[in-house]
Amino acid sequence: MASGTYHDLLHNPNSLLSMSHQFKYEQSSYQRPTNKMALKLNNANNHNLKNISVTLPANCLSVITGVSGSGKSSLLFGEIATSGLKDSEKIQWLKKFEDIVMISQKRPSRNKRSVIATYMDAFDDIRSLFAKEAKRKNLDFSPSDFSFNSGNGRCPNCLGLGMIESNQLFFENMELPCPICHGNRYKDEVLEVKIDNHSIADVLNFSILEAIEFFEKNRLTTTPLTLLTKTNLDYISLGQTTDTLSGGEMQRLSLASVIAKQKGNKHLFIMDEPTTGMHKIDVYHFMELIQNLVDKGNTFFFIEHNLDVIRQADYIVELGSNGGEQGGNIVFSGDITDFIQADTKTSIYL
Ligand SMILES: Nc1ncnc2c1ncn2[C@@H]1O[C@H](COP(=O)(O)OP(=O)(O)OP(=O)(O)O)[C@@H](O)[C@H]1O
Repeated sequence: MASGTYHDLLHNPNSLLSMSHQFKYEQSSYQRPTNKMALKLNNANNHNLKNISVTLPANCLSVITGVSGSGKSSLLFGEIATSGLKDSEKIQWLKKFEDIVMISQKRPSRNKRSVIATYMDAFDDIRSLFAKEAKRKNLDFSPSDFSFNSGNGRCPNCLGLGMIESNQLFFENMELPCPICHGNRYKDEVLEVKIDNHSIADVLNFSILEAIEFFEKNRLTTTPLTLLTKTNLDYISLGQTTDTLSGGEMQRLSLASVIAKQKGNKHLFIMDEPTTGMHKIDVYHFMELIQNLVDKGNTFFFIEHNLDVIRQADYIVELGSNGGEQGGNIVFSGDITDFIQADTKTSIYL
């Protein structure tokens, strides 16, 4: 879109960098009240934590920040998430949450059969739509014939994977497109069933934006796909396998899937650096979604270094002052307005 020096890009209207500067893609905290507490934790001593006490507010976005190795994960995942919302000697839950939704950056298992459409529970609708179309044309196909994971419609050579592994004696195995279905995953007769001139393989190749258009035209529910646009995943395709996503993409996919399935708005979401790898403009849109969920009554605890996110949190806990044994202390804990005035390793950049 643009190339050149930093100065060139700032003055190039095609550059996202210039756009992000021009429109100042920055949100500030809505300054929600932080006096309603979610939990009180005492004597936290997991790993390097120095018997610290922390309170975190409910119905707010709280960010745990601090230098690498300062104890953020040990606190949020090791002490708070593992308590499973149960009171103990250490932790007292002051708000009744429906559940803890924990979303970390762990990579998904190497499951070649999980694709975006199956992960977001959108594939059943697609299969039923194609089965209906087949029936209209008096073809003997059921929804299961349009599955690439089982049934009779999938390619018998690659069993619906669309690729085969070639075993190399002295090298790592290589993945090659299946020579029978050419990567399409299905038997030819299944691919002959078309809707608006698109086979089911074409639909799996749609980007999320194209898929939303197709879904709307065919009156399928677009809610799960719309959530993918809100989590900045609209560029991926419906058929992309989840094992190929980056850690940040996988975390955003999990968030979208969880929101699509959740009922009610009394959830506690715990996320580990959710904006990793996102452009400033993507962060802007992602945070709109998060703020909206907080406004509805949900509570978010993030581990985060991104200043654009910290700036619009309601409550901050900074751990430090360094990593390892020299960390594990609370350097700051309080509202964002006070944090901006504070003199910590993070706040000085705000
Ligand atoms: N299972 C473990 N056993 C022993 N020490 C651990 C273990 N896990 C983490 N630590 C140590 O505890 C300290 C805090 O680690 P933690 O992962 O909580 O830091 P963090 O602030 O989340 O770091 P980062 O930002 O790099 O992810 C580090 O010194 C780390 O090496």
